[in-house]
Amino acid sequence: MDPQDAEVEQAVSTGSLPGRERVGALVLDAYERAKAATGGTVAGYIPALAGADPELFGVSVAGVDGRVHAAGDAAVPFTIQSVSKAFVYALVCEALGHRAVAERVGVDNTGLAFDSVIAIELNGGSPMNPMVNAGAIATTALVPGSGPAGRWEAIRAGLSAFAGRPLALDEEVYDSEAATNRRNQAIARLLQSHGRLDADPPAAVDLYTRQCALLVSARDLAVMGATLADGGTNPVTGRRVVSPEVCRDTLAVLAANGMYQRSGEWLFEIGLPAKSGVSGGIVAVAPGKGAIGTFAPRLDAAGNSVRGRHAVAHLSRTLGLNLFASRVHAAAG
Ligand SMILES: NC(=O)CC[C@H](N)C(=O)O
Repeated sequence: MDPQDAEVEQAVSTGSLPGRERVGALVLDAYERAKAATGGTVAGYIPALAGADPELFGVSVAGVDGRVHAAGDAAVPFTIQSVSKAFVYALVCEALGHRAVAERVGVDNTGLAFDSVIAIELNGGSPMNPMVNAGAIATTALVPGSGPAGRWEAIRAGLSAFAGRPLALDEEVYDSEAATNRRNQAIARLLQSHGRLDADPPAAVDLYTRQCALLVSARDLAVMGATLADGGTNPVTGRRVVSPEVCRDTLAVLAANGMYQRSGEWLFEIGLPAKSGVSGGIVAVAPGKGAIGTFAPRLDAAGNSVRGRHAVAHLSRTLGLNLFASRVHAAAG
């Protein structure tokens, strides 16, 4: 066996990432290979996102030891969009507990697109899970705080604690989505009509639209994910954000729903809980080891970043992160 493969094999069996140099080389390798993927299209339904540079591409890995690796455009800011759903869900679980949020929002996949209306009707008014728009709006409506400003501050401060630095709002993207998000407005009204929304629908959608417009980088996503991998303590700042139980619950929900109707295929091929967003971000988490953050705006039909998927697949394989694999596998199959 190649000595470098032996190092990864050794790391996998001890439940950690390989050494710094090896991880750095594999991040660069994943970046170079995934850059060759040119499929997919930039999301156009939010006007301010339609003009994103399709060539941007960044990859980052953060370990639970606090080491962060990056390649390409890993420091370029973009709006977090649906990746926020994972972290707002964790904050709400921390505040309200395992049972209350599961009963209110659910944990099962819809098998339908992230902005599906019919999924609500087919399921008796249930928002189904916190990773689709209906469930995310219902989850955001549960964020505690005094008034809209207090709840917004709780979300901004909570996501900043995950990232380990203060996150700012992209006013242009927020304004653009707030002016055009009639479908999300309709979803919130529909949930209300079924008695499944704990807030005024326009207020809940406004808060959700704001959380989606927070600016992050691929590096931030890696650190945010590594906080979930580390049982809720940010490995860079050393600050506790949520409990280990909340991380466990959040990662289970990500595994089932984080990549929408493609979550099963993603788990089958890549084997990690992950969350994607329509601006092109992906966070993938290896519990107890670390996380991968990627950014590349071109998306597949389900709304998942094409280059991001390639990069995460490669890193999952070469770092031996697949949760279902008992040893490192060189290729799919
Ligand atoms: N998939 C996504 O990233 C969707 C987020 C976006 N803000 C929306 O609600 O449509």
